[in-house]
Amino acid sequence: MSTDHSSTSYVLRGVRPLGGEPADVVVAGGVIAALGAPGTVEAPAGDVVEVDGAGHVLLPGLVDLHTHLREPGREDAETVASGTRAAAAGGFTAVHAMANTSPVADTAGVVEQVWRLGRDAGYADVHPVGAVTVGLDGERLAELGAMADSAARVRVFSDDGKCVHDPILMRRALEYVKAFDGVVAQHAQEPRLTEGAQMNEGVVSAEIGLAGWPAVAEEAIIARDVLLAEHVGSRLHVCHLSTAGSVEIVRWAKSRGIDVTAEVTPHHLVLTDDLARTYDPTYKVNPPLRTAQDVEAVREGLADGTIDIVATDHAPHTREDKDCEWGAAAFGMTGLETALSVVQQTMVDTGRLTWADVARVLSTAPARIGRIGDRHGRPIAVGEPANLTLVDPAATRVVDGAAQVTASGNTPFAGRELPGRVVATFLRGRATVLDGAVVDAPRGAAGRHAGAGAR
Ligand SMILES: NC(=O)N[C@@H](CC(=O)O)C(=O)O
Ligand SMILES: [Zn+2]
Ligand SMILES: [Zn+2]
Repeated sequence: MSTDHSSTSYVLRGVRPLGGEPADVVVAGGVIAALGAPGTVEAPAGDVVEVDGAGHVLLPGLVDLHTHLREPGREDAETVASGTRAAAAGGFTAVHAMANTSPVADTAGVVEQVWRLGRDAGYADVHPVGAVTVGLDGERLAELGAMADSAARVRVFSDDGKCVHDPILMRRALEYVKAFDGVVAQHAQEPRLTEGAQMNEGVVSAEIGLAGWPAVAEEAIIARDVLLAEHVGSRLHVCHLSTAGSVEIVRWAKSRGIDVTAEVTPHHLVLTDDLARTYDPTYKVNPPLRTAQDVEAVREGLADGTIDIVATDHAPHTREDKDCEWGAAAFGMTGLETALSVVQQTMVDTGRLTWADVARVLSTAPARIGRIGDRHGRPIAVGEPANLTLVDPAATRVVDGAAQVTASGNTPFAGRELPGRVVATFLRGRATVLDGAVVDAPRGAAGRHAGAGAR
């Protein structure tokens, strides 16, 4: 195969767009150049790679609204390059990079830096999230307008890792972002109710003696914020919703016409607080793993559309920050490389979502919420940018933390068998993953290409 990937074309044979009828799809010149019944599509001239995709599902490239890339500041845990390589391996073509870096992404300068690093790495489009408050301190609004107007064109603002607790600041942020069609993504955690909290408050925390994080600490903030969003007529996004009560509140808010969207993480779709009994800090995460009833409620909420999207909350941490006693360990788990498999296992293989629904919750809807729907989460149709993910749903694998692409090993799925395998990922026609392996970008070339498309 040629090393000049930008001029390579691909013919995907017998793939099933959105899980539908088999088709041949030609990827050339950065776009979907042709699409038709198997055997009816001409291979383009020049350097062509044929991909046997029989039985494989073709999805629009996945879009993550909630990724921690750790750069700048914690490059020992992840960099923009290593995190976007992991994203590509997981089938993602765009990620929103959370603002809790060091320095915090609270200025036009920092968000532009992160955006450029993503463009130069060339594995996935990086859309920086801007901090709501300076330094995530919850005291003064950051320069939201300057970040929106920067080259990074920020539309999602979040103090994720911390809750925007002060209601007047939350109100002002919601009002401010209306000017550029932005959204405030809230990490819903009432701080006073969660002081010292280590895990979900419930039967298990009482039994094993770890300080509890009650469901109401999440639900009280979501209830307040949907009412604030209604009051000021703005758009609210709820990060990593995790309790049955939160699903009920969002369902109620939507029934009232409030402009709220919500995400659930893959881990909250399957793991429960029982895992804390292992005292293995891999399972320590914020918000904490909840109960089996909560897991059922978030699956139901995702199935009925109350929860709009799945977002990974990929939170890489170094060994030093995770391989210690539970109380001292950092909150967070990785997720980019397992998200699609967990959604397949919990939602598709159980009959609760179709592959077309998966395209919605992992691509179209997050692209719309992040206001990148002109480039990502597009229909699979001729002329559309070739941001695509090809998945083999019949494959299974046992997750090996050490074999993951992310620079950090804190996956909660290590040793578990998961269905589905990302066979190929295309970013504007360049294969970032082929035959299940990451294809490294020719440095610079991919960057220029990505930059042109990303503006
Ligand atoms: N989810 C986590 O447990 N940790 C996140 C912060 C966050 O998403 O709140 C992190 O930055 O490590
Ligand atoms: Zn958070
Ligand atoms: Zn997060």
